[in-house]
Amino acid sequence: MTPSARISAAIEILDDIAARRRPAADALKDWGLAHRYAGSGDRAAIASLVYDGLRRRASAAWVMGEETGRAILIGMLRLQRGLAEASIASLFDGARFAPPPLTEGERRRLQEGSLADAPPEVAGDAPAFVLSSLTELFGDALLHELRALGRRAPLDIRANTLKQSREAVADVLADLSPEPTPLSALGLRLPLGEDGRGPALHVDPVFLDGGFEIQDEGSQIASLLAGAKAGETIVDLCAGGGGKSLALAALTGNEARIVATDADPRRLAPIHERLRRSGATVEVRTPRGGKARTDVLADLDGTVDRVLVDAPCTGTGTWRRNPDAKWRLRPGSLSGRIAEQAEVLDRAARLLRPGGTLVYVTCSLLPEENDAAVDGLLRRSQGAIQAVATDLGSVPGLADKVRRTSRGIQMSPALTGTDGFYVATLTSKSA
Ligand SMILES: C[S@@+](CC[C@H](N)C(=O)[O-])C[C@H]1O[C@@H](n2cnc3c(N)ncnc32)[C@H](O)[C@@H]1O
Repeated sequence: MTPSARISAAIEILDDIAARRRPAADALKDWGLAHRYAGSGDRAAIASLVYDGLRRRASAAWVMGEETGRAILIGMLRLQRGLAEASIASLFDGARFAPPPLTEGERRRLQEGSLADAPPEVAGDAPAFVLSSLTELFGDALLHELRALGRRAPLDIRANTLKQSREAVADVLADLSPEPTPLSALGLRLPLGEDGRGPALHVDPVFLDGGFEIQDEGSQIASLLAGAKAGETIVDLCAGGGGKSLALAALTGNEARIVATDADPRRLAPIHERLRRSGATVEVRTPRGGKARTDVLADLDGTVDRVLVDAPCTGTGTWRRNPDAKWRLRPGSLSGRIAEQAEVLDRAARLLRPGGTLVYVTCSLLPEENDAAVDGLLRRSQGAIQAVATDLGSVPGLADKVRRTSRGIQMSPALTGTDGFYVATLTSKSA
């Protein structure tokens, strides 16, 4: 496909996403099924155009004065990809499969349109209803932070030190030009192609042999900050596909008893294959029996040294990776996540032995899901649980970069170059 034909496809898909209010991944998949002639390079380039369009949906529409797929794509090429009017015009040339030529009005918008008078939710491309929460966190740095959240995420991997050192993984992946991640001592960052596509790591022999995992540096740092130690009993209460369980097993050299579970058996399912690959020793407890299921952790109540709660959240910290999610976020989903967070925190607290540690993690930037969730647990525990400072010593350089909040620490793309992770540490009162 020509670059212009890819743009026509991206416009069609953006219109489909808006008209049917459907997830971008579904719209891209359907387009691919209906256009089987498009090769993998075409699909990747089209997906990249669509996701960049979603990253700049509000600001591009503001500059172009319209909210159509076409206007968003044109505005994005200017704002996100920095193309000059002439280059955009050469792509919109009206040839076969290309979008129709730029109109006079569109040319004028490209020359004169500006974000100077745009409100922050438009200039920063964020849903308006979370703006006051984000301002509470970021203050004057709001726009700078939102802009960083609108850029593409890097591709990070974590060396699985149960099998290979970071240096050894860097050596075998040398042709992909990996660089050490700035903060995590376990991570490598791989450059992306111009279309935003990374190398096909899932089929790399080193990956298949468990030498590394694909994991954002922020998630690696959250695992390091969990403070897991050999000999401890550790519960990963919201283990999902096991990203952090695997990291904890590697960090303790397989010398801790790690119990992983998740309320959703489907989310947990991939962990088995990942454990086989990585050589990590983790006890997986899968809830069974639908709604009437029994508590798979009941025998551990009051005995656990450390509980990691990688809580369900709105994922506002991962907008770089998933720009679609920001426009799909609704007040109702935020309140739903807040209720779930209270539930998992209460469950985690019951697991702790006296003097045990609870590490609360989200990939959200909203104080309602972070400090306020911790405050809620402290209140409900009536003094049985206390907040302590998170020890940042395991990540040299982190202390100078993170934002400290009243109960924890906050990472963000602008501050730490990672996804927006929040980490707080709590302890249960000693007997
Ligand atoms: C952020 S994801 C976990 C990601 C995972 N820890 C990782 O590193 O790959 C949050 C998980 O919490 C789970 N969850 C939601 N409510 C829960 C509950 N009450 N108890 C346990 N897990 C829950 C969700 O199913 C989801 O898999």
